[in-house]
Amino acid sequence: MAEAALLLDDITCTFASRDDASKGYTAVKNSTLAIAPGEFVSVVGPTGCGKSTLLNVGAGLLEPTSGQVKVFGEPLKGINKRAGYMFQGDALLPWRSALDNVTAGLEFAGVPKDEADRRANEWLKRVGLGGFGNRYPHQMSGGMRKRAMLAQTLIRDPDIILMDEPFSALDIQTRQLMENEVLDIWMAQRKAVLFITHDLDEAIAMSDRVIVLSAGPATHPIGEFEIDIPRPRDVAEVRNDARFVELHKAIWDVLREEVLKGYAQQKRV
Ligand SMILES: Nc1ncnc2c1ncn2[C@@H]1O[C@H](COP(=O)(O)OP(=O)(O)OP(=O)(O)O)[C@@H](O)[C@H]1O
Repeated sequence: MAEAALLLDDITCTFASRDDASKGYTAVKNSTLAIAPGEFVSVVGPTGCGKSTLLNVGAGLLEPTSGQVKVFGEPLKGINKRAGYMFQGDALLPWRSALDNVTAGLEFAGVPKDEADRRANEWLKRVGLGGFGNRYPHQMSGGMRKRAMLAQTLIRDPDIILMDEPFSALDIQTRQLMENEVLDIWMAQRKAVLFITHDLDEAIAMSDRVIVLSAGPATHPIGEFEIDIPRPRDVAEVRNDARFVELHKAIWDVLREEVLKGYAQQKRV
């Protein structure tokens, strides 16, 4: 692979154990994961296995216990400034309008208000919120809030986009609309994407490559699948594609056992 946009190299993350601080819990162990510039990679794995931990390491929000992160070949120190993040929960500031939420990152970066507003209005249009810039988060539906968050993430034009189950709270129709919108934007801009999801269908429909993680502790990649389905794809229609069905079966064969292990572990906790 040419130089990776994001390389997680031999990452191990050990957290202090809740019950016994001297013991520690190794959530992720010796995990290596590389995303090429312009590549869309999804990571799937059982609940609690360490997906968010890996994403936080890539974002520079969590320092690994061992291993190294490289961003376009440069060792990462502190926050990953070339990445934009979109997390599961609501990240909008309730006291700011949609427009002012979208401009927030630019304002912190010192972009003049006029310029920030102009760019935010363009992004609001691109995500289907043209004309809704003056709405406050409580005046928007869950889908509208997600669109605003997407604009908020993309307006800074990050080279790497990190998404942690961004649409899991949405109903299936809104979710598919959002997924298609993300794919349209990604097709036009081709940024490196690391997409975390529980949903194997979503992972296959969106990605160039799907990486399967083992159940924890000591989570690591145990399978990697090229998604050789032509683009552009419609996330709803692609599910009927014969190759989609074949890939789904192959990945599920690897994932199934890990999901069962992960479930058994959660029941024990
Ligand atoms: N700061 C922390 N301190 C202690 N343990 C942690 C910390 N962060 C995560 N963990 C533990 O590490 C493991 C992996 O957590 P993580 O959130 O990365 O999993 P996940 O795969 O993203 O979960 P989910 O699928 O439920 O979103 C879990 O057992 C979690 O309890």
